[in-house]
Amino acid sequence: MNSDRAKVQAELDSVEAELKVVELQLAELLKKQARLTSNRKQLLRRLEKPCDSTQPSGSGPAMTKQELLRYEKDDFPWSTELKQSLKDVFQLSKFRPLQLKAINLSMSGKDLFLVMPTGRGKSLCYQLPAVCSEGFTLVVTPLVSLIEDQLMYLKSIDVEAVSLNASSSKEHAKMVLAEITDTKVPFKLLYVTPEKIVKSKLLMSRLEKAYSAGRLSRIAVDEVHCCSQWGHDFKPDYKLLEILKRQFPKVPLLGLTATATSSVLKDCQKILCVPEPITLTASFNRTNLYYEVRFKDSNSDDSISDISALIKERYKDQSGIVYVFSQKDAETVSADLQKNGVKVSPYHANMNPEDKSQVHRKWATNKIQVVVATVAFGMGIDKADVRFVIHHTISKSIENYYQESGRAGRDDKPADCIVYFGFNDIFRISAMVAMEKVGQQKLLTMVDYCQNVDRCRRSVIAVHFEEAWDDGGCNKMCDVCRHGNDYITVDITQHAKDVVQIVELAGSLDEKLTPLKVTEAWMGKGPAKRRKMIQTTTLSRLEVEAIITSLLLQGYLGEDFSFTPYTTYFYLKLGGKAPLLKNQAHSITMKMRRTGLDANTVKVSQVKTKEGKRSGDKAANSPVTKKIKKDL
Ligand SMILES: Nc1ncnc2c1ncn2[C@@H]1O[C@H](COP(=O)(O)OP(=O)(O)OP(=O)(O)O)[C@@H](O)[C@H]1O
Ligand SMILES: [Mg+2]
Ligand SMILES: [Zn+2]
Repeated sequence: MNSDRAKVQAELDSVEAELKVVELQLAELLKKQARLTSNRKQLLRRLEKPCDSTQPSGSGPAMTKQELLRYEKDDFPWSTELKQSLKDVFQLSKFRPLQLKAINLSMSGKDLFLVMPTGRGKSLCYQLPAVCSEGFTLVVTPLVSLIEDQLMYLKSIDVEAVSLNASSSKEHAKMVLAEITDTKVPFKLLYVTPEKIVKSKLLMSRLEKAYSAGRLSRIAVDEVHCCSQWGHDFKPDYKLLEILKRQFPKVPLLGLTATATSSVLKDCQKILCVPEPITLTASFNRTNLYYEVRFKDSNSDDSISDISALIKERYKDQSGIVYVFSQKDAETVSADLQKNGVKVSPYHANMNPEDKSQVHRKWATNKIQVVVATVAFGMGIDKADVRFVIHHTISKSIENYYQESGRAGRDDKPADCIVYFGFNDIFRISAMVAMEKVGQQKLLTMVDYCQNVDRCRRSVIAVHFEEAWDDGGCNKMCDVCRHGNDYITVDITQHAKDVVQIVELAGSLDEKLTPLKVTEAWMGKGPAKRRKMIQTTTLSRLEVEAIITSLLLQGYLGEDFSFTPYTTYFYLKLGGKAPLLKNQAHSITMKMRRTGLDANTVKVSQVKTKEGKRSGDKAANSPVTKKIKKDL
């Protein structure tokens, strides 16, 4: 009787385990269904409104594509003056894509959101209308340094502009506040930081007077994505800018950003109380930029000598930026590069303002070749001839990467964007973004961009920004396209089981393992007691790290944190999909670049399917390549 019960119990356990697997599969299928449905919707929409994906798209409530076309013309009452001022004041010969349309829409009094890649010339879209309109334009900008750059530029072309911000002197503020209500306002643009709008009642009351007198002609909110917590650069004061439309409902508002997904934009519209703006989105494809990912080997990180060689040889006498993770890294990487004979200076938020602007100036005037910077060297960096942006550490999201790397090649000439991808860096950043809403999710999109070997890097960026992508749009201007089909699909099911077993075992012993500990345990470096209970591997460190990263990306492993007042610790735990491994029929694959795979690796990794032919390109740079190749 008892043994009967035990048998039934065992069967019940097995059925329950199987049910759990089915539930997970169902959840997976539902996710897939949602993805496909949304994909189908997008494709249907494209069929209904055929448009060239590389062309800017426009959308708006009461405006059809046909009507929008009208704004690309130059027969408006203001057109002659626009053309004249473009040449005489801004000393530019022609508009870049989307500028004229945006300017005409704004001149017609429409609320507008303009999404245009970094460095494409968004500022002109409010500066030129400001010059060609009565009254003045209010420009909200997040940083004082950005305001200073703009004022300097406008002064150089004789456009009157003033600013109010935390560093304005009392006398200056008094003068500007008085001028706002002058019947003949002596400036065309008033730059303010959002906290001024939110905190200065006096400024608001002056603006209201100017508004009633019809002299507040336009409002521009630069870096508008800062409104949304879903964006990559949320700034709390931006969230309170609803006051602008509430107090000045008749003034056209222009929101500008280089990076915003449609959901971030929707959020911004809601926050700013702009119910039905027209949205113009320029293509994200920067055709002159070459994108490449190189792998950092945790065993022998020679990224510094690699970067030094690049700068001294390939980029000899050319200007560039090396982005690093932390202030400390800025100092050490800068010192290391200097030792290797490269003219560099560090730049980070903790430096005093004079030192920062000195570095910026020296770099802008080519007295130093490279700035080794944290993200503090960011908004407003507008040097046209930056030939390379190298990331010594990955960015915390694709948005950040796009923006940071986008500082290269603003003059439309070829430039390189290279990122060094290291396993340990994932977790350094992970710990940093642990408190951010969707921080982890965004980081994984960046990791996916780096780990990817089979999709054009441009297509990954385009898909991220919800832009329809045409595969011919890269022209071999990324390392993946250059390598062609030089990758293989590897079955990693058994590896996944081994790794999951290590994490599971730790869990049952109430132990938490850092990614480094999991790596070492799997490579047989842990305590002897554990070694006996797990399946260790002979794969190389780089392969082990690539597989663990892939398991993290695919949801077989997950992330866990613990916080102390001083630091955040990062551990690996079982991911939501780990139970699927109990199903014998379940298999997991990952794609790896083939060049550099040695015979042994292929055997151990159980190649399942082979795709494509060896391209013959020896400059491969693969997660399974033992050493980073010097692709000079
Ligand atoms: N029509 C044009 N022709 C040539 N150069 C232009 C044109 N419009 C703008 N520029 C130049 O492009 C550079 C970048 O412009 P701007 O600073 O407005 O970029 P942005 O889109 O605001 O970028 P970010 O997102 O980094 O702020 C400037 O040096 C500007 O003078
Ligand atoms: Mg700008
Ligand atoms: Zn490509």
